Order: sequence, then C-alpha cells, then structure tokens
Amino acid sequence: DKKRVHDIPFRDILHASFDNEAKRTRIAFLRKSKGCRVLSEVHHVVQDSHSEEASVCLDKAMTEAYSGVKKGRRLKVLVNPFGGKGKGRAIFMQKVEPILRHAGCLLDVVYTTHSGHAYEIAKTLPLDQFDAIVTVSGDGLVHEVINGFGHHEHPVRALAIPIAPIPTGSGNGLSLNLLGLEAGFDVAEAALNVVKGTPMKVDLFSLVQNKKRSISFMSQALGLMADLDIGTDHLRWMGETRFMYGLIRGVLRFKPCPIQLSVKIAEQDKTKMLEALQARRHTQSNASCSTNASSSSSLPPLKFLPEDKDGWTVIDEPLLYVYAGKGPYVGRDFMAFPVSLPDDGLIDITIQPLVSVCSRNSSRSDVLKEMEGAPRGEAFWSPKLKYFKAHAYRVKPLTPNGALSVDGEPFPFEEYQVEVHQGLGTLLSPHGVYVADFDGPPSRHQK
Ligand SMILES: Nc1ncnc2c1ncn2[C@@H]1O[C@H](COP(=O)(O)OP(=O)(O)OP(=O)(O)O)[C@@H](O)[C@H]1O
Repeated sequence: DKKRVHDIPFRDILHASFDNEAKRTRIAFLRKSKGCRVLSEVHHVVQDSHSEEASVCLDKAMTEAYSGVKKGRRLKVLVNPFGGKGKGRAIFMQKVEPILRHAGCLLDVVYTTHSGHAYEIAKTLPLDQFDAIVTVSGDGLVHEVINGFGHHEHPVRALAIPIAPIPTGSGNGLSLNLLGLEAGFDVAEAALNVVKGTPMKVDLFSLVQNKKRSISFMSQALGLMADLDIGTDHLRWMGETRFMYGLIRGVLRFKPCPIQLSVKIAEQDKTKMLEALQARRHTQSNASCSTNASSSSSLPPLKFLPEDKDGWTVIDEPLLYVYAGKGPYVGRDFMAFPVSLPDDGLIDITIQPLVSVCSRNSSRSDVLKEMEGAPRGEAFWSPKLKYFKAHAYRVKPLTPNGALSVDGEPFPFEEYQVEVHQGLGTLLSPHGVYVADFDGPPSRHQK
C-alpha cells in the first residue's frame, strides 16, 4: 500500500519507538509543508509476528537519527515574549516546545521579564546542568547571554556552552548565518538544530569603552549602519523590512560619520578573502580551534593597548559608515560580511568613504544600486567599498553627535577599541560553517 510508505531522512527523525504491549510503532519527525517544516507523527499497528523486526528496526533508526549527538539534551530556554512582533511566547509554545519535547529534551524555560534578565541568568548559570542554552528571540538576547557568560565566575567554561537561537526577533542575523537564507526564519528548523546541531566554535570580540569591556558576537555599526540598527527601532512593527527602509532613508540623507578609524589590518585582498572562504567550506569541523575551556578561569587578556600604533592604519577621510562584524548576514536582505569565517580570528570591516559616493562620478542612485545586491553581498565587489579583515580596530569620534550600535543595541558614541578572540564562543550548527551563497563577482563588477 503506497500510502503507508514514508520516506524520512534520519536527520529529521526526533523519536522512533515500538510499544510491545500495544504492538504499535511511533515515529515523530519533521516534514515540509508549504515551504516550512512541521512536526508530524505516524503510528502503525504491527502484526505480532513482526514485532521483533519492528522493534529492532526502530532502535536502529533511533541510533542513526542521533548518530554523534547526545539524545535528550538538557536545555535552558530563554523566551523573550516581546521580541520582534511580540509573538515569541506563542511561537515557542505552539511550534518549538512540542518539537523539543518529542525529541526527549529536558527543558528549563524562563520567559524574560525585563531587559537584562537573560544577562543575569547567564551570569550565574550552573555550568554542569545544561547541554545548550536556547534563545527564543532576536539577536539582542544572544548579546545578553554572551555578556552574561563573559561575566560568569568561569567565563571560558560558560562560553563553551553552545547557544542555539530560535528566530523570533526582528533581525535574526545569527539564525540566518547558521541555517541559511531559506531556513533561517523557520523556527522548526531552528528547533531541529537545538536537538541535533553540533557545537561550532566562533570568534568573539572584546569591545573596550571607558575601560569597560563588553563582548560583541555579531556587529558594530557607525554612521548610516548605526542609524539602520537604532534609528529604526520605532519601526519594529515592520519586522525585517525596517532594515531596508532604514537603508534607503539613510542613503537619501547622506550624513557623514564623524570619526577617526585605526585598523590593525590582516588582509585587504578581496580575491584572497574569497579563496579562504571557499577553502573553509571544505573543512566543516573546527574543533581544533577550540579554546582550552578547563585551563583558563578568566577571559583572555587583551592583546592590543589603546596607545599601540605600530602596524595600525589610520583612516581620516570622511565616511558614510563603518560596519564591522562576524557572520555573513545581518538581516535577510543584507549580507554585509559575505567572506566572514566563524573562526579565522579576524573581524571583517567594511567602510564606505563619503568622497567616493559624493564624487561627480557617483551619486545616491549608485549607492542605492549597490544596495539592490545587498541580499547577495554584491557590494563586496564594489571598488568604492573598502573591505578589510583585521585583528583589531579603534574608533575615535570627532564630534559628540553620532550613533554606535553593537549587535543591534545602542552604545555610547564614545571612543572604543575592538579585538578578536579566536574560537571563544560556541554555537550549535547543523553544518559546521556559515550558510550563505557567495562566490564570484556579478557581471557588472567583472573586469
Ligand atoms: N520582558 C522584556 N521586556 C522588555 N524588554 C525585554 C524583555 N525581555 C528581553 N528584553 C529586551 O529586548 C531586547 C530585544 O530582544 P530580542 O533580541 O529578542 O528581539 P529583537 O530586538 O526584536 O530582535 P533583533 O535583535 O533581531 O532586532 C533585548 O535586548 C532584551 O534586553
């Protein structure tokens, strides 16, 4: 009977078992429905003579389904009920929790009640009780968790606990980077990553401002890009569209970003950056770059002093924006760092000099044209856009007025320095690499 044949990849199986009393098989799995993944369950009654065969078969299926992965993970789940369009709680209860429960995960769920709540929880999290921490939120809660871990009594061990995001915020850049464009907003796919993803080491950044050290995992934005993160906060109701709206509005305003930028450059050859990306795609496991969690009880010391000048490049020209970070996507419609690698120990920095966009040969419409290719990271190839990989950088504001956004959160517009810590953070990932389609330049940028 054809109707009874289910072709289920092992990866999609959450649970498979045989009830010998009732002679019933039970398989819980994810299937595709209208472009999204949904939880499904099938039961079959088996003839007595086939009981043993069924039992062996389902045991085997479970072994394959959880090959290399601990079954029944212990999870600390943090749900921001107000993230994005305010549907975090409902999405968690209706779509995510059932998947985690069917997979036999043990859940300790907290609904955050205030800004800073996730930070407090992460700061005092008992380290041996959880296999992963799940954020049902946007990138803001992840920033809090990482900073809480950074201020934990044992920060390096805390940062070795993998974080797995469920995308219910407005940006969800981290989910996009882990799951890719197609699956990045699919909460069921993200839940499957919670159940079966493997730990992937990622670089984190120390940001020092007024002697205070914060950790950033995704981005720091100045000028137009900060306006995009912060200046569109009141447009949260728009969901992710607010980023594209902010981008167009910012380009039309054309406001310079009054800073002096100093960069400890590691690479500025775009072709070499692409080659490194292509090579990294073939080495999916990055366990070798893991920091030795047990050997250190404090955060890595800072390597670069604010007065270091040797080997630093100073950029004084007027800029439209500076955008620095890790992970290709910062939003669904913006691949800001297409050649970013999770663990190269470097930060990607993009700079748009104002002169090149205000020159006689260039115009706002040119910038907007570049933006058309933003979802595919095409601006990378624009000769007008400077793109560095760096060990560290520092910013000195030249006027008191401006905006700085760190991982999407507003920070004081004051002098700061950033450096990279290789492999200090841990995420759960289905692929062991960032998922973003990016290769050679589009035809208009080909020589
Ligand atoms: N109960 C709460 N009330 C008010 N604010 C909260 C609450 N819980 C968390 N927050 C704050 O909400 C901020 C944003 O949260 P979150 O990352 O979930 O969504 P988002 O900002 O919509 O998404 P994105 O960061 O992707 O734009 C966090 O910085 C956090 O401090």
